[in-house]
Amino acid sequence: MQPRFDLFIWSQIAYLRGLARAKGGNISLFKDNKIYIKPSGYSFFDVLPWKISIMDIDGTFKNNYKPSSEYPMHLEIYRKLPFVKAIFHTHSFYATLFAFLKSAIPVFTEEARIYLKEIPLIPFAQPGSSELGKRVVEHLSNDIQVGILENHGTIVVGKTLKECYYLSELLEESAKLAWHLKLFEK
Ligand SMILES: C[C@H](O)[C@@H](O)[C@@H](O)C(=O)COP(=O)(O)O
Repeated sequence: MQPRFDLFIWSQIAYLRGLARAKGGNISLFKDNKIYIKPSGYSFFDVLPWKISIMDIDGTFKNNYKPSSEYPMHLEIYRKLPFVKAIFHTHSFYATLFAFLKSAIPVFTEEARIYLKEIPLIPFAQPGSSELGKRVVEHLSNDIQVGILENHGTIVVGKTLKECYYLSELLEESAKLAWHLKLFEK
């Protein structure tokens, strides 16, 4: 599939399914040595095929749409984790709740145990910094592909945008379940 179309489709789905709201979060795809990334200040819903920023892996870009302010984090992840070809960063509600509680999200369901294994809390670094990317790289791997960014939101990496989407959905579902179970704790 054309990378621009791929990014458009999965951004739309994430927005319409409520994983991304307002102008929060960003999404990117690494294909043929180019990074296709949401433009800064746009919502996932507005990632139209012709509004996508394209960057080289060295961070240079020349297009009409300024890349997401989180491009240093995306670059750092693609450089250091070569299996990663797609990235989702959202502020999905329940996962972000845990990010502000500064608590890793416990994993309960068999599905989450199989596909997520664990959901680490990644210590705070300034949004928009490559330091944030470095923290992500220290916590994610081929095995653990999702995490929550302290005081910020979620981070999910994968081989395709489709994979990132399903992992993001499962991450949010796990956070929602953990939150509701917490309410029953004595
Ligand atoms: C400070 C921003 O909200 C930050 O969290 C960023 O990650 C974000 O969600 C949207 O920024 P861009 O529109 O520049 O991708």
